[in-house]
Amino acid sequence: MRPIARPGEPDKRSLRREILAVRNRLTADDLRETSAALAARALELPELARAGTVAAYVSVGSEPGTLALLDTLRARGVRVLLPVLLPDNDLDWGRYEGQDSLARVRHGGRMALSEPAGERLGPDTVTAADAVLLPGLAVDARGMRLGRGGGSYDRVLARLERAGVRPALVVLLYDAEVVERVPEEPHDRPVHAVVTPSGVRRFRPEA
Ligand SMILES: Nc1nc2c(c(=O)[nH]1)N(C=O)[C@@H](CNc1ccc(C(=O)N[C@@H](CCC(=O)O)C(=O)O)cc1)CN2
Ligand SMILES: Nc1ncnc2c1ncn2[C@@H]1O[C@H](COP(=O)(O)OP(=O)(O)OP(=O)(O)O)[C@@H](O)[C@H]1O
Repeated sequence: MRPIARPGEPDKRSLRREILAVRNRLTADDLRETSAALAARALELPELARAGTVAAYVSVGSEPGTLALLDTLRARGVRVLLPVLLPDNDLDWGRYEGQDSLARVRHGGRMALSEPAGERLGPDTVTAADAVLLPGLAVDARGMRLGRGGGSYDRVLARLERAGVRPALVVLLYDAEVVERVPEEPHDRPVHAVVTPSGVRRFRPEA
C-alpha cells in the first residue's frame, strides 16, 4: 500500500485489473489468431515497413502476440531491439537474433519475461530506434497509454525526449482495449498509433 496516492493512480489500478481479467479469459486459439492478425496489421504501417531499427518486446502470457511480427521484421533485415528489465524498472536493450536467442527470466514475484540472452547494449540504445513498439493495457482517443505500472516505458519516452529523437510510437493491443479515456498523470505521454488485430488507428497531435 502506498501511503499517499498519486493523482490518477487508483483509477489506473482498477482499469488494469479489469483489462487483465478479460485477457486471462482468452483461449490458446484466440492468442494464435490474434498474433497472426496483429503482425499483418502492424506490417501495413509505413513507419514499420521502412524502419531500419525497431525497439520491440516479446509478448508473454495473454498479451497480444508479437513473435510473428518480430520474426518477420528480422527476416526483412530490420535490427530488432528487445528490453531487459533492470532492478530499478529501467530497461536495457539487446538484439533479437531469433527465438533461440531468448531466455526466460523471472524478476522477483513478477510474471516471467522472455529477454534477449546476448550482449546488453545499454539503456540509451533505444534512442537509435526508428519505431518503438510499446506494451500496454489500454489507449484512449488521445493516444494516452495505460501500461502495467512499472514506469519502464515512461522512462523510455522521457529518454527519447531528452535525446531529441522522435521515433514512431506504436502500442499493440486487443480491439476492446482502445477506450475513450484512460486516467493520466503529468508524466504520461501520448503514442502516435495503436495496432490491434483488426487494424491501425492513428492519433492526432493535440492542437
Ligand atoms: N512482454 C513484456 N515485456 C516487457 C514489458 C511488458 O509489459 N510486457 N514491460 C513493460 O513495462 C517491461 C517489464 N515490465 C514489467 C512490469 C510489470 C510486470 C508484472 O509482472 N507486473 C505484475 C503482474 C501483473 C501483470 O500481469 O501485469 C506483478 O508485478 O505481479 C512485469 C514486467 C519490459 N518487458
Ligand atoms: N521518467 C521517469 N523516470 C522515472 N520514473 C518514472 C518516470 N515516469 C514515470 N515514472 C514512475 O513510474 C511509475 C509508474 O508510472 P505509470 O503508472 O504511469 O506506469 P505505466 O505507464 O502504466 O507503466 P509502463 O511505462 O511500464 O508501461 C510511477 O511511480 C512514476 O512516478
